[in-house]
Amino acid sequence: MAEARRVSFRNGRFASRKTEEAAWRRHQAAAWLESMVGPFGLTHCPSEQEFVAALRNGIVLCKAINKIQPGVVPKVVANAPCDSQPSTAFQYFENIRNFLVAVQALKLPSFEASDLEKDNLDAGSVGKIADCVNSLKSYQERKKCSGTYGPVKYMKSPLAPRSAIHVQSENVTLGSSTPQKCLDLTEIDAEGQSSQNVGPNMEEAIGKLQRIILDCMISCKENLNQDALKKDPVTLVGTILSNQLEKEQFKPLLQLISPEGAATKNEPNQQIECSNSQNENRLRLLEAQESELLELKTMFQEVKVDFRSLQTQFQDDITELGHNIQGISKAALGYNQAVKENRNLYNMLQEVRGNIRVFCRIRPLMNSKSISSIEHVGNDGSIMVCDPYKPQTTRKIFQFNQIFGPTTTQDEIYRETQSLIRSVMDGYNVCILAYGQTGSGKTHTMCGPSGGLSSNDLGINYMALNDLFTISTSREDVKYDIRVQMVEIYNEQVRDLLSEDTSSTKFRYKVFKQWSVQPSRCKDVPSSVPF
Ligand SMILES: Nc1ncnc2c1ncn2[C@@H]1O[C@H](COP(=O)(O)OP(=O)(O)OP(=O)(O)O)[C@@H](O)[C@H]1O
Repeated sequence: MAEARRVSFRNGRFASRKTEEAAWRRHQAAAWLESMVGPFGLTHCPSEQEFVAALRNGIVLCKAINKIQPGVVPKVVANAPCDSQPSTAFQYFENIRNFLVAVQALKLPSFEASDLEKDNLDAGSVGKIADCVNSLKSYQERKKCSGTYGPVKYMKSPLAPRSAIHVQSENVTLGSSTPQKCLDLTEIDAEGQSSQNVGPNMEEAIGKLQRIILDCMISCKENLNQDALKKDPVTLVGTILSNQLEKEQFKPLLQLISPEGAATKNEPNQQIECSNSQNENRLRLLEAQESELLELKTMFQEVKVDFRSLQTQFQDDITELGHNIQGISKAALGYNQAVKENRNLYNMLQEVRGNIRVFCRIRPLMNSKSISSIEHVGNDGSIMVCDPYKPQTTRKIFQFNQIFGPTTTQDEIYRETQSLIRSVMDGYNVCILAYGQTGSGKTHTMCGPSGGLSSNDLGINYMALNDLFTISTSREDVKYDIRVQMVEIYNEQVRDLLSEDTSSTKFRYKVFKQWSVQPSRCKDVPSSVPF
């Protein structure tokens, strides 16, 4: 995330610098064109659109190149006066075409005519136009400096794409002398003013110089002694000139040739200023890149340190996690052993309590006029019954594991049975059997008075199934499969109570050794949802 932000920031800065650089090139080109042809309606810092729109008719470009190389574009189609017919786009295109021919003849970077016609400008084409104009500027400066139309080194932005500069020929080379060292004697008249006419002035100045030296030598020859004549010619001329040039009539000449003189100051200094400003721009660019590099280096170091600290932290966490897992696995092992022991103890207890337990539930009297046959219920599970009409002869005592009175609830009955349900889940076989004569309350106890429709008075069957599902859900390490069969045995007929086909619900039961109903005829219903 941080890296992406850094890359985006860097790209943003680079793009912004590139835009500034392009704007600077346009500004240079526009300023130079204005200096050549006068104001032509362009702002100081023109946008790409403004720049191209101002040059689109080619008039400014043709005028500028004609100033440098008079007559190189012989016919320039100018803006038509208001009252006459306006010039066509084709005529303007002629201007551009002629200008480009002239530029190519000068072996300067060029651009495509279509670059000026595009509605959707791209930075590359506008940059090419600006580069072309700036190369003309350099050419003109060069020409001013050397007084010739020699080869030129044109300006190019360091950020401009290489393709934007269209080098016409390998022959384009640097001049042998640098502009700063040139001494242009021809541009200064006697008052030290600049002149556009270079060639004739140069010849005139050399002629003057020759005449002066000649005059000096003639005037001095009488005064020369034999020692002076023995000197070499260069020293001799130097001596003569140093003596004579102090005189008043030679001062303009001294001013003319002196490196400190105004004549040598103006134009070369302009070139130096121009070159200095370019160098300053490049220096600023370099400094910016250098500071960006330093910034990147610092960021890289920070990321490296962060990465190392994260690596160490990660290793510590892994080690700690390993210790924790070891502890947990030990605890889990101990827990499993404890659970296993607990189950064994529990089932042993069930066996101690008796594998077969018989409970007696006394049904309440259905009729208030009825007389109870129960005479006594003991705390040890004994019960004494008799025929109320013949109590002396019919008294009998029975012994049970537990006796539940007529007011005992369904929950109290189930609580005594519940411990066996857990043994089922541990793999023990359990059977809960209700036995008694008709109307004694077997269905009431096993299914509940509502037959499972109400959750208030559920019988043992439903409550046992609920516990089976609860325990199977809580034991995640064991997968239980719970199935249900429900049959009725009546008058020696077995009826499958869960069969949907009522015609075939009855079948004769087959008694095996274990007293089980033949399973093939009975339907297993898989149960997956608790009641
Ligand atoms: N503990 C009890 N409390 C209240 N009513 C009871 C109780 N036990 C049985 N009854 C009632 O006695 C009647 C007969 O009970 P039930 O149908 O359960 O007997 P049964 O043994 O299933 O009879 P059968 O063998 O004929 O099916 C029912 O109306 C039932 O509501």
